[in-house]
Amino acid sequence: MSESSRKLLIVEDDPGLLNQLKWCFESYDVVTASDRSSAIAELRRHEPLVVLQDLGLPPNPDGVEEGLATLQETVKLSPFTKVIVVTGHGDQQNALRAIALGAYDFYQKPVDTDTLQLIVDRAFNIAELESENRRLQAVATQSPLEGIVAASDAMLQVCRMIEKVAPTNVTTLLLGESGTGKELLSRAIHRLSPRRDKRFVAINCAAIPENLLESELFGYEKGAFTGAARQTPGKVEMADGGTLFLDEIGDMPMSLQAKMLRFLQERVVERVGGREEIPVDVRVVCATNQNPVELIKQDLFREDLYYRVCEITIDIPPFRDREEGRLILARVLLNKYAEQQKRAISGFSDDAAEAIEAYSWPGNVRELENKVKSAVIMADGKQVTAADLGLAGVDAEEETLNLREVRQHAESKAIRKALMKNFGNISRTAELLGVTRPTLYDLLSKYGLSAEAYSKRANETKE
Ligand SMILES: Nc1ncnc2c1ncn2[C@@H]1O[C@H](COP(=O)(O)OP(=O)(O)OP(=O)(O)O)[C@@H](O)[C@H]1O
Repeated sequence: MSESSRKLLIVEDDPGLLNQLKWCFESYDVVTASDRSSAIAELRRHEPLVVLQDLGLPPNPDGVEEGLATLQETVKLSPFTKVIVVTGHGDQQNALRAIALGAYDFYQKPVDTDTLQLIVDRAFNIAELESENRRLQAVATQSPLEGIVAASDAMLQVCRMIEKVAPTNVTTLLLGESGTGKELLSRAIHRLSPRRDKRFVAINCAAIPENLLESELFGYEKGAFTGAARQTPGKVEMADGGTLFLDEIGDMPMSLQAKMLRFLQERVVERVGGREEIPVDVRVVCATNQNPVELIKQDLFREDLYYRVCEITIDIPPFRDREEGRLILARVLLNKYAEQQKRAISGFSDDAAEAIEAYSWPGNVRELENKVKSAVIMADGKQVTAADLGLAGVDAEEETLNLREVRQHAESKAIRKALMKNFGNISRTAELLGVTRPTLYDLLSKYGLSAEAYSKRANETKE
């Protein structure tokens, strides 16, 4: 954040000192107050991230009680604001009282502006970092699609579709590369459905040997085959009332596809070795990382089954196509694993952020998650570097030397970054980019970007 947009409240009753401080912080957006009531009024009005406050305030500027009362009220009203108290020379005791009451730091008179500037700067850096963390935390935890970060337009669309299909019973097919979040989204469908109190049963059709898959899915009767010691219900029955997630449906053996089709049409199962038809009420969600149309062409997937499972198809974009959301997701994961590992890591270094933007992520979000997880353990410093992520020296995607394309790519990337930094605020984004608002609007339409999507990230998705 630039200094000019950093709001600083200075509470000082000595006009001479107040002027000196205003001059010292002239590059900031300074508001001032000279007593408790005006300080609280300014705090409410401007919500500054940092307050610089004298402890000696009227009506008794030689005492500290009014200053401490102002501090307490500030902390209560705005707990995330960093208050730096200014005390009289050698007044260590009251400085410590102020810290105990919630002040972020203290500074003793006479005022040395260079040192004070450093303290104030540091307070802003920390307050901004904390505020960014809170925002990401909110993004990560408050969405109806809990735990799913949808920071790109494409993922927002996916989440909206999930919210729409979840309450229905339609069979849903999730298409996307490995690691794009298909299982995560299928769980969200279940969680947002009226079936949420019943079971979510997942089965990976590619992970179970063909000869076992049928009994795994449909169950078996006692004595149906060697080793079938007792009657056992299958996954489909176990999901009764709830949701059945058929992962990698494209790998379901042809021999089983007919039985699956029958189940989807009739909603009854017959256990292996059994004759009884058992009615089952399940909502089916399927996923595959293969192209079902290609599978049908190659006679590996039944067309009639395909039309049964794709009543609604949701395409999940690969992570490399979610450019504007990469860093947000990376930061959410970083916060999560830093907290899990109890490591005080504040973010990514510039080279790490650049590498995250440049890398093509063939393993999608899973790859990002794994890299961030291990980087949190490996990082020596407070920031995760490209080397910690195993991305040092990683080349960006195929380089183009066409100057027009290079310019456009750089321009759209800068705009997306600026929008992200300013949560879609048009004026601040235009200011950061050094263009006028009308020019920014033109650029947004040129690159098909929507500022709203970035503000939604902060407000609406709250994932
Ligand atoms: N949008 C997201 N927000 C947060 N975490 C995500 C997101 N997408 C994926 N993940 C995480 O990435 C990992 C991989 O996701 P998931 O297992 O759902 O992918 P998948 O598409 O089902 O993969 P596969 O096809 O290999 O089974 C999981 O740990 C998941 O929590």
